[in-house]
Amino acid sequence: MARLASLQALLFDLDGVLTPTAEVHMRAWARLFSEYLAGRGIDRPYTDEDYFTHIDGRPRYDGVRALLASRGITLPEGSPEDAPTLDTVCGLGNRKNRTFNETLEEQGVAAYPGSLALLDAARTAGIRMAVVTSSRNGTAVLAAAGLTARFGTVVDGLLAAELGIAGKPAPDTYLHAAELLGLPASACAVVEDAPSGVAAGRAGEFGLVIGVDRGVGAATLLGHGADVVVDDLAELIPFLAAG
Ligand SMILES: O=P(O)(O)OC[C@H]1O[C@@H](O)[C@H](O)[C@@H](O)[C@@H]1O
Repeated sequence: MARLASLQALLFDLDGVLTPTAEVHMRAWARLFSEYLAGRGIDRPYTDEDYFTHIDGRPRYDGVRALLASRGITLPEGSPEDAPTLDTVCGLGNRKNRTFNETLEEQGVAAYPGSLALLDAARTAGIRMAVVTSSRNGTAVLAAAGLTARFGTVVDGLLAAELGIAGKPAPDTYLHAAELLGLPASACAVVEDAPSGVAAGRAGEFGLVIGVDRGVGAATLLGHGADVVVDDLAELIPFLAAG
């Protein structure tokens, strides 16, 4: 963790790192796949373990494809414009997205207090910051949490799709953010709650890969390549270099 003081930027995942929206995603996926698998008569029901292994942190349609593959199901890809009623990879992903957006609208979202404290301390210390999220809802979640003005650099699922950049666990979205900041990966820390996200940080040879355990377990995050695991981002504040 002492290495943190020598780094110039923090690259944050969003859902589950800055905002508690990983939980909202997780429940929306559970609803989609519990209903879908039961409807197809598949006797291995969807579990939280499926979420962490196949879906957590990955781009929307990659998650759908991976979960279906785990049950030996192949569906036509369709397109991102597919109606949520269609049984295509994109249709199923959009069905889950409808649930996600309904919950977001009903409940709103507030950033984790510890994450806000770290953002404040990092700003004071002159550390550059960016958000790197697989989510196509990244901008909406940042806005709903009142975080938009804090980040000049955001790489989200829409930008990655537009530029043809591979999603997590590939390191490419994080590497793109470092490039936008004009920094080498070795000068940046990646902050992630998902196994696929820490794997992306490790694959990109970032200066430090910080896991935050929001439920998957410290051992899993360490096993996927985290250098260190915390329970709350405020734990990082004492390790920032003085500004
Ligand atoms: O469907 P969206 O909003 O594009 O999100 C894709 C993924 O984004 C990630 O940030 C979440 O960890 C996943 O749970 C989610 O599935």
